[in-house]
Amino acid sequence: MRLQALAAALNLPPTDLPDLPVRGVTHNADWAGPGDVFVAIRGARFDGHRFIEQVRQAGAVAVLGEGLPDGLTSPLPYLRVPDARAALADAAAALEDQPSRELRVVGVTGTDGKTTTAWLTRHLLRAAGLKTGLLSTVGYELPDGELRHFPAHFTTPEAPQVQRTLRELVTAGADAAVLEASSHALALERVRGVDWDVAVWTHLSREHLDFHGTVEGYFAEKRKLVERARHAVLNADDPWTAQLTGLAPEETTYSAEGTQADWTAHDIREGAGGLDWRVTSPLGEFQAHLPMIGRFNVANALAGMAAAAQLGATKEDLIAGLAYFRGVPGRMELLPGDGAAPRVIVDFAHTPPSLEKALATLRTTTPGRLWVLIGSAGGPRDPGKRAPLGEVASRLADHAVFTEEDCRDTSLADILREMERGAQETGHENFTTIADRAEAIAWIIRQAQPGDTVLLAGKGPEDTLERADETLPWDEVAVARAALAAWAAPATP
Ligand SMILES: CC(=O)N[C@H]1[C@@H](OP(=O)(O)OP(=O)(O)OC[C@H]2O[C@@H](n3ccc(=O)[nH]c3=O)[C@H](O)[C@@H]2O)O[C@H](CO)[C@@H](O)[C@@H]1O[C@H](C)C(=O)N[C@@H](C)C(=O)N[C@H](CCC(=O)O)C(=O)O
Ligand SMILES: Nc1ncnc2c1ncn2[C@@H]1O[C@H](COP(=O)(O)OP(=O)(O)OP(=O)(O)O)[C@@H](O)[C@H]1O
Repeated sequence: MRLQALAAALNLPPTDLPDLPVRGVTHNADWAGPGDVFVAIRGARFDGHRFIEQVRQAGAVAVLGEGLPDGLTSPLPYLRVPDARAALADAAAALEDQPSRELRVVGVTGTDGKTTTAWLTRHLLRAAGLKTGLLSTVGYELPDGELRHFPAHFTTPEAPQVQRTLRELVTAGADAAVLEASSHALALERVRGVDWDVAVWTHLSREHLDFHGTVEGYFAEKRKLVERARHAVLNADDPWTAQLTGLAPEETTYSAEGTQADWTAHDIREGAGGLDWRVTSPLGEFQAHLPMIGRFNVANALAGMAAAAQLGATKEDLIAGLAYFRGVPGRMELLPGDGAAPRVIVDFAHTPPSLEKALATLRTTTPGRLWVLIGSAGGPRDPGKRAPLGEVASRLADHAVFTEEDCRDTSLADILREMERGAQETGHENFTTIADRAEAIAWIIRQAQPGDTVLLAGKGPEDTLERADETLPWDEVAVARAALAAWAAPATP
């Protein structure tokens, strides 16, 4: 694309700008390269205009911004726009030639449940034969199923990355894409220019008020997704839904709590192997089995089913798809098993409240003993949580194993001592300390018996284990699977 065409795509009046070829667009001066247009954003911390000289040296060809600060001149052609973040998104969509128009796009928003619902929806769409990509907190996935990561950790990255990923999906032959849309993304225009087919609403509760100011402000940002979609999938159990009804041209509702809705759940049973319930839906009544833990996942599954059905999934696709859903990597991920061995779960809970929640959830479906393996990271971040982690683990599990978790430059022995102190100070001695994580996993799984649950907490889907002098490649699920395969007649510690 050339600069004049880009200006026209942004509805800017014609100017006498040099008509240079444009390679890409970015808001980050460090990412600017030859042929790029740099969008100078006035952020909460920096004014992007101060990086114009840096991007010129990197080879950028023009700058877009809301106006040069007093006294600053631009050595590059400067295009004035009313809203820099909107211009960033519009330019990114134009440069990638509006990829979302070539895909069926499902957006998922809400305070909790976005990642799970997005993964479930992409899984059900694949079960229905649609080549589907995914953009979520855990990473992004092309239809080949390989999980990739953006350089910075985002639920929804900035518009150029969103649009580039959508173009990659089109190039890879995808039919559909599922995107998590955070409230920050909607407020900061990261998903402007995405053509939404379906908007899925999970639920809203107070969060991120530091950024949005009020819960109404938070809601107003999230509401944009519903306003922009052709079809809304709304949670009838969420009081905020009353204010969303009628915003999209079409809508479907769902309820896991007995509210009247198009998709409803009845006779919900929570067992060690997952959730079972009866579904009533526009596709008819059927029995569903989902190998996931946590009753709230019934609502996420109803939302995912309603969205997938909107894109053509049949009742049979949904029943079969739910039954072999593997969960979200590293989030209460249930390792396959048949009840003849202990149940093993990998979860990224690494704070005292999240560990507490995970153990409480697992306790309700554990007929035998509950085991937990947990470490605490080194470095300056939150050393104060080590003792509380030890306390929570020993209080809520029958037996805890304390082990390494990215100790980095902090003494592992000191970390483990702190965790032990947390347990002992509250009168608990039901723990074992094994410094080497792989050995600790092998040990804890060897001890457990059928009917027991083993929670491997803290690492989740992370792919490295950091020690003082080395960084190991890490795959907690693979280590646990190997230990389960070697599982033999158990012994009690
Ligand atoms: C609160 C928030 O979302 N802030 C975003 C906002 O930051 P900001 O307004 O402070 O921007 P800034 O740092 O002042 O920079 C202004 C401009 O100068 C540029 N700059 C700045 C410094 C520099 O050296 N070079 C440079 O080019 C920046 O790229 C930017 O374009 O704009 C930046 C770039 O446009 C974002 O990177 C930044 O996200 C920060 C890193 C962030 O942590 N965001 C989190 C809270 C977030 O978005 N989370 C949600 C999920 C939330 C949830 O549901 O849990 C998500 O979607 O991931
Ligand atoms: N439908 C739901 N209603 C209430 N709580 C939920 C729901 N789904 C998930 N949760 C809770 O929120 C936690 C995070 O779930 P999930 O990762 O799917 O949410 P998220 O909105 O994507 O959050 P994040 O962006 O932090 O990953 C779960 O472990 C569970 O405790």
